[in-house]
Amino acid sequence: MTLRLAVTGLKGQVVSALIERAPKDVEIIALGRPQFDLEMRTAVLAGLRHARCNAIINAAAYTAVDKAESEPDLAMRINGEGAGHVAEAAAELGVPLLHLSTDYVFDGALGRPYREDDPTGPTGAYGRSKLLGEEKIAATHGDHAILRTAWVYSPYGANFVKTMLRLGESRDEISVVADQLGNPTSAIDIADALVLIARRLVSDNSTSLRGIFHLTGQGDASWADMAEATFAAAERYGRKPVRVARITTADYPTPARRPANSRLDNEKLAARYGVTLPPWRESLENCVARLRRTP
Ligand SMILES: NC(=O)C1=CN([C@@H]2O[C@H](COP(=O)(O)OP(=O)(O)OC[C@H]3O[C@@H](n4cnc5c(N)ncnc54)[C@H](OP(=O)(O)O)[C@@H]3O)[C@@H](O)[C@H]2O)C=CC1
Ligand SMILES: Cc1cn([C@H]2C[C@H](O)[C@@H](COP(=O)(O)OP(=O)(O)O[C@H]3O[C@@H](C)C(=O)[C@@H](O)[C@H]3O)O2)c(=O)[nH]c1=O
Ligand SMILES: [Mg+2]
Repeated sequence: MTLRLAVTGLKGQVVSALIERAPKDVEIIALGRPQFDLEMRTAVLAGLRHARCNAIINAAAYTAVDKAESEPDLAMRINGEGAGHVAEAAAELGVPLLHLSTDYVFDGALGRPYREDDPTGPTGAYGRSKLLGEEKIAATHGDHAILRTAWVYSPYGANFVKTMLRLGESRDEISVVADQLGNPTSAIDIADALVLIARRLVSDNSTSLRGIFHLTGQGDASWADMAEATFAAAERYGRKPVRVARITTADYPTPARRPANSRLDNEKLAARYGVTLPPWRESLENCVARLRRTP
């Protein structure tokens, strides 16, 4: 049987990766603006009804972390209320909802990787809006898997790896914060995991497959580590060397405060689903290789 997955967003990193990676028996129905806007409850309900899907993946979001500080209400409407509208549709249609959330729901003060049931405490408007989305979903539709991922990069959309490669074209050295720790995660790897998780949710109604799960690349990094690995890989594909100056958060002021430690423990996903993503350096190498092949 063909699995029909309705995905929110048209050009985002995760939706693009899903379109690329979907196996033959999986159909991706991408829904996005202007026709399908998460802010518009009736459009969300109508669009998802029309999709005739077996499961819904909510991959659209307001993702501009710094900008969210100056338009927090918009972030709340899209990431909070909007996620609630998608959950309402999933409940009405009786299909499982896979929802992407973020490491930025945590404050970053913990001295170990965060587990799913550790207390949240977002430090910025984006994180608060994503936390509201989680809460709306949990309150609206029990048949859900909330996948918290982090530091997403890919050949698609806008992300840190592409920013580094762009900046590196005109500079020999780039200053990058070395005191924020997290887990770089490839959107391609997320897409593969989402397809697997969707199949399980559709065919197995066990409660152990429902709830919140952490889904990130294996291994920890600072943003400076990630930048160094990006430039090292780019050099192997013929680019000039770029040095990374390791700086502190205090040296790089931004509108949003970001968690110092937002590493996520993936043990629950491994135990319940048997899913583990590849080590981040391997997937990053693949991404840089692809970016270097395209002009
Ligand atoms: N990027 C990251 O580092 C991380 C992302 N996540 C989460 O993963 C998910 C996927 O992220 P990613 O693929 O990187 O996101 P992107 O920023 O690449 O894409 C976001 C998508 O959402 C769409 N969108 C934004 N607002 C609306 C709206 N009101 N109605 C409909 N569509 C809208 C955008 O469409 P348009 O083209 O119209 O703007 C775009 O297609 C999100 O939930 C995000 O919060 C979690 C952790 C890290
Ligand atoms: C561009 C740049 C950034 N930085 C710092 C700023 C910041 O602390 C860190 C990352 O910056 P970015 O703005 O690229 O990343 P940011 O927008 O914080 O990325 C986040 O996006 C949202 C959507 C998420 O959900 C998170 O998991 C995370 O991926 O690197 C430097 O130190 N030097 C630089 O040249
Ligand atoms: Mg950003």
